[in-house]
Amino acid sequence: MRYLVTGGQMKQVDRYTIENIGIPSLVLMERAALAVAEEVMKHGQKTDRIWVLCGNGNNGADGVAAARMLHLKGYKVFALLVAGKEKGSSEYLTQVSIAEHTGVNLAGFSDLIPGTCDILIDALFGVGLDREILGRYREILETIRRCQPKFTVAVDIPSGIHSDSGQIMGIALKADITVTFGYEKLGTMLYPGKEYSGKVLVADIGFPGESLERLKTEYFTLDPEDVKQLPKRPAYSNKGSFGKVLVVAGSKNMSGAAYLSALAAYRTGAGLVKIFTVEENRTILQTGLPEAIITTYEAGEAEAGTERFKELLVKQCEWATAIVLGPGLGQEGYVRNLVEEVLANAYVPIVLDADGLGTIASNPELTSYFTENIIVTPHLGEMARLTGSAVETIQKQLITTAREYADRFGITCVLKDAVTIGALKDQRTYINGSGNSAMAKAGSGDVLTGIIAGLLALGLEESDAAAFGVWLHGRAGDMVKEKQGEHSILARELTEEIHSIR
Ligand SMILES: NC(=O)C1=CN([C@@H]2O[C@H](COP(=O)(O)OP(=O)(O)OC[C@H]3O[C@@H](n4cnc5c(N)ncnc54)[C@H](O)[C@@H]3O)[C@@H](O)[C@H]2O)[C@@H](O)CC1
Ligand SMILES: [K+]
Repeated sequence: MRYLVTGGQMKQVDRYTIENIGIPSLVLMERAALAVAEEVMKHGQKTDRIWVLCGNGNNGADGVAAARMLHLKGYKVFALLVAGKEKGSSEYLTQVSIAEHTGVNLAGFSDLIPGTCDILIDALFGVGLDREILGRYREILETIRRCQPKFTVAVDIPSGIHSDSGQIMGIALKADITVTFGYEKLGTMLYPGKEYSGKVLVADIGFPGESLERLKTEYFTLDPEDVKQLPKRPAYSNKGSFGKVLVVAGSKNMSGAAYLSALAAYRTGAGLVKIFTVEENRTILQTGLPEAIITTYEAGEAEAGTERFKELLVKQCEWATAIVLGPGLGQEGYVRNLVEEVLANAYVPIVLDADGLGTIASNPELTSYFTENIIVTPHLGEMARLTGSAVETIQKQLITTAREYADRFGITCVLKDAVTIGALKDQRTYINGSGNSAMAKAGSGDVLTGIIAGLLALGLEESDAAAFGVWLHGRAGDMVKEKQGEHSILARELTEEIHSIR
């Protein structure tokens, strides 16, 4: 698990380290600049023309220091000091003075433009960017973009990307590599910032762990080594040891969603999976997934809410360790009854998705059944219906939207987008870094519900099941993409990679 920070949190880490621990700001900066210079040396030649675009804050100061290091190593480097000294931070003024004493080429912007640049070090704005870039700074960034540097290294975060939201503050510079300090910022994990950041390298510049721990940061991501935290299968066990997943899914002519969800639950490790669906799906599901138990109902009895239907449903809910509710249920009249009965009668974790969420959106009174063991997994369109906000608005504030919805009901909310957010009921917020656009395909979400339910069945609590489930799902997608490229992935193939990750 890796913590992520907002710009504000990063500043607090800086301040605490400097003021309470006593590591001088310039010492941190020296290590930061060295990390940048080393990265540039890995990618550049001494004959390359290197420009360092420097603002007059501490991000610019990092840039001036990196320029000095490269200069002393014999690189052809120009530090472009585009902001006046008057409002410069004290570290900036110190770095400029050191640079003057060491003979670094210091240039004003107009001294070099038009010119050519092989490598650009972008140190105009870091986490201090707090408003739209306008006027002269905008012109500077536009001009730099026109110079088309062959390789760009961003210092801490690409200039123009907001460190909390990943949004472009008017204009931003795209980097091939971002060397960030201490902890990765939310802004390089979230689109469009993620795309602008290129490869993100986190440099350890000496912040002690307590500088972050005391903030109780709630943002985190998972990496491949974290898979070790998933429960192992004990040798002395039987199928009952691994939990039972009930998949309440599928409708007439819609059996695929139930199949994918059930298959994914099995592949993730559930001991038993039962599909509760309409009678019409019995044969096809029994043939497609003979490992699953199939129990069926008639749409008519569900619609009428007969005693037999209720009893049958209550029995299924009692049987289950975890429930998937919603994939492929459709929008027939009986679906509301079905969703209500499951929500009212289940005392185990429920992963609520797709038509289950659609039912909630059309019948908001059903949220009165929400308890802390509910995990909702909406995509942006579903979230828009649930909250009444526009998709475009949600997209710009994924974390806030997911967090607000989760907190409103005390549940876990997995908001699915290119970067999926898990607003966990334990107040942590998971930002997913696995997965790729090839997974934006029919059935992919059904697989995710099955994976999360499979993890719940293995005994993970809701927050961990949601975070690990999203990560595993994306990781499986990355592995399928590696094997067969990005166009031909089928949702069921995601389930075939789960074994190689775990
Ligand atoms: N000792 C420290 O504090 C360390 C700081 N570090 C660097 O310091 C950076 C943060 O430095 P600062 O807090 O000085 O801030 P920045 O250098 O990111 O920004 C400088 C100033 O630009 C101004 N500004 C913001 N948005 C603007 C806009 N749209 N148009 C024009 N001006 C704008 C703000 O007043 C801000 O203070 C980090 O990103 C990192 O690179 C690192 O050297 C690590 C150590
Ligand atoms: K920068």
